Amino acid sequence: MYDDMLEEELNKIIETSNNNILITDQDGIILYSNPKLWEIYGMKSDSYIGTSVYQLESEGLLAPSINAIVLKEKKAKRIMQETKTGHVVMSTGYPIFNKEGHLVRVISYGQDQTEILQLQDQFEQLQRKVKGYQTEVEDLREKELDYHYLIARSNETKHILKTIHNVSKTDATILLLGPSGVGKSTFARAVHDQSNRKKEPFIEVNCSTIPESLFESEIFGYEPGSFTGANKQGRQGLIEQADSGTLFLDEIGELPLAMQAKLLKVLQEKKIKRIGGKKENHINFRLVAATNQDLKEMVSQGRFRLDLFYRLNVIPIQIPALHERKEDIPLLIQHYLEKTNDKYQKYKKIHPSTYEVLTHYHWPGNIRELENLIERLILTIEEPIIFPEHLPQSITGQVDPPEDSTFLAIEQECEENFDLKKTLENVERQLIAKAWKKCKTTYEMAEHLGISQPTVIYKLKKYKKYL
Ligand SMILES: Nc1ncnc2c1ncn2[C@@H]1O[C@H](COP(=O)(O)OP(=O)(O)OP(=O)(O)O)[C@@H](O)[C@H]1O
Repeated sequence: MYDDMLEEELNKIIETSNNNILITDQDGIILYSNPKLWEIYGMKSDSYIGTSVYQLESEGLLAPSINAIVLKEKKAKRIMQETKTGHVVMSTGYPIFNKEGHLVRVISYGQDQTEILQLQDQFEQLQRKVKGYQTEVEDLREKELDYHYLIARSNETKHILKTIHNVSKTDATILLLGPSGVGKSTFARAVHDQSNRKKEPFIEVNCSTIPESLFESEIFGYEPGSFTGANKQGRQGLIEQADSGTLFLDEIGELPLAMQAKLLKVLQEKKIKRIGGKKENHINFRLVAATNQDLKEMVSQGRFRLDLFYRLNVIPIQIPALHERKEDIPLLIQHYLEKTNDKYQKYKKIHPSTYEVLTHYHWPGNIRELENLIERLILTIEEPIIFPEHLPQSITGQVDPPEDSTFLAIEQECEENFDLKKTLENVERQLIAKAWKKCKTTYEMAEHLGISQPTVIYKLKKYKKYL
């Protein structure tokens, strides 16, 4: 009675199991199979009881039969099968031996893997898509780097960006040369951002701001207790912090001579020893250096080591002063106008004639000076449009009027304005203002401008507030 119940329960479990089950005897004759097997293998019903698995194999219903394999090899086996109905099944077969060691049964069960494989396939497709999107985002970021925050209208700046693009993926040392405020630090960052090290640290060291007494400990780091006043735990130096990334040594001309020798050793050996340390650690960084000094001249004066100069001067990039690449100026003005308006929630505009004056100013402080001036004008000028009259005397007094300034003004005016009357008035106003500055009398002005003296009087009245 108890055995009957147990058999019934076992039968129910096998019948309703989600695994397909097939039991054969020692000759491969089917003794039992469950509904899941019929479904997956495309069999009609349990009419296969008594049929041999070899026959089902020849009919292509079980191809191959795991029970037949186990019968042949007399040990447990696992195989993957694709059924007639398109299911992928992982089948496992176990041999059952009697007391005498004869194989009397083979029990096999299989798990339908179709859904899992489909999910795996979908997952892999998604992964490929995500990878594609990742590459796209990285490409966009790189484009953003090239064309967004770096303004480059002039051929000179475009050429610098191209050089940076070409060399940034290598590990070659770059030496950025040029006066203060031209963008050396900005270009150093661009080198790092476009290099294969972009996800690693970018460590910027301004050699002119670290006192000589602290230089060695800052740059090379120190071990615990190596000198009085040192941090108890010791400290990692800036070179070590740049490991795997980029070390940017700004104002390298300010590096004390003793430090120059030590830096040279690090560059040659690619190893670093902290102050008070015994061990030398391998270090892997890309060096970008910058200076506004004439290093060759410093070498001849004995203030800069020749061997270090050669080590640094692998790819020298000269960045011209802003007045040597005037085409960048209007775009830079526009860039900083938008940036500062956004920052302070202002809506100021700059009149084309102001653009013209600023384009022909000498900019001794280069882009940094331009950036500061725009911010100052936006914050201090109350009128909504900034005219040349609003510029400080230090600027208007240093503008060299170019030959083609009138044409430039007209060109600029036309780019901004399609209103013919207004454009003509603006250009007229600029010409009157110029003649007013240049000539001593209204008669002289009339002659200069090719109009009558009363017309000059009339125009002067009209544009009085701009003169
Ligand atoms: N091509 C450019 N487009 C937009 N802004 C720029 C560009 N080049 C430089 N700048 C901006 O100009 C300012 C000065 O640049 P940066 O500090 O890089 O100059 P620098 O040559 O390193 O100056 P210094 O020699 O004084 O350290 C920064 O605010 C920087 O963002």
